[in-house]
Amino acid sequence: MTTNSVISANALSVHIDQRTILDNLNFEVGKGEVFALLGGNGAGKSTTLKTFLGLMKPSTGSASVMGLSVAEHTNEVQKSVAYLPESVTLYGHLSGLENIRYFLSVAGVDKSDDAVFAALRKVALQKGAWTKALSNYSKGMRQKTAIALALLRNAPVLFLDEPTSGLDPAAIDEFNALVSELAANGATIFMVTHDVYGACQVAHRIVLLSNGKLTGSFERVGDTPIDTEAVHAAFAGRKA
Ligand SMILES: Nc1ncnc2c1ncn2[C@@H]1O[C@H](COP(=O)(O)OP(=O)(O)OP(=O)(O)O)[C@@H](O)[C@H]1O
Repeated sequence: MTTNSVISANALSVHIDQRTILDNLNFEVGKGEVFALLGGNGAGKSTTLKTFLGLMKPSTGSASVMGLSVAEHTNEVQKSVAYLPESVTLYGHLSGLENIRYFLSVAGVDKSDDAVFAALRKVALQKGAWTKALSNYSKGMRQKTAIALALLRNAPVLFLDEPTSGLDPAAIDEFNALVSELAANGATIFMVTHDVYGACQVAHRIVLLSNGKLTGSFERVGDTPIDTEAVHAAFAGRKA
């Protein structure tokens, strides 16, 4: 592990019913990095995410977060990570504000109203929506609420599952800007996605996953986004 490595996979393999689902994954994600694991259907993205969230155990090797093996220190790791599932699991009958207050109390985090309002302003959720039932929110608005919650929990590590699927282009841009800002403020962000364009816009590093194996890696140089065409070509298995 390098000194600033926050997330690491070390010879991580998962076998289910004698099938190899993840095959000897090795990677490290540094503090403040936006890391995207890109793969097609059935590549093993969800399985990777589940092992980092402590919902599945590696068959061999390990998944670590902040230097702790997730399988051995599941509760401790779960306290320091925030997870945004593809469909945000907040309560539809409660408002954005009520959801945040409820989930903060479940997490044992005490925050003032001012802090909660500041987080909602930061994610740019329209003020008129704060007290409306979440069932009236768009997917983008639900994600903003979930990110505000993650901000208030001060989670240093965020795991995002297909964060831009179902968002319109303006919402994708807003979401990417927020993710970049969180990372610039020191959060470490791990996302799984099959969205080449979205990953190129926001990620510092993209790693390709295919049939449970890592097959390529692309790194951002300076402020220039990773080249979409090169990633797309590698993803599709051809030369750029
Ligand atoms: N509990 C399980 N039992 C058997 N096979 C499984 C199980 N979980 C996952 N798999 C298999 O492992 C492979 C990887 O699945 P995984 O859900 O991790 O892929 P994914 O990249 O997230 O795909 P998608 O983009 O379609 O969600 C698939 O072939 C899937 O059928």
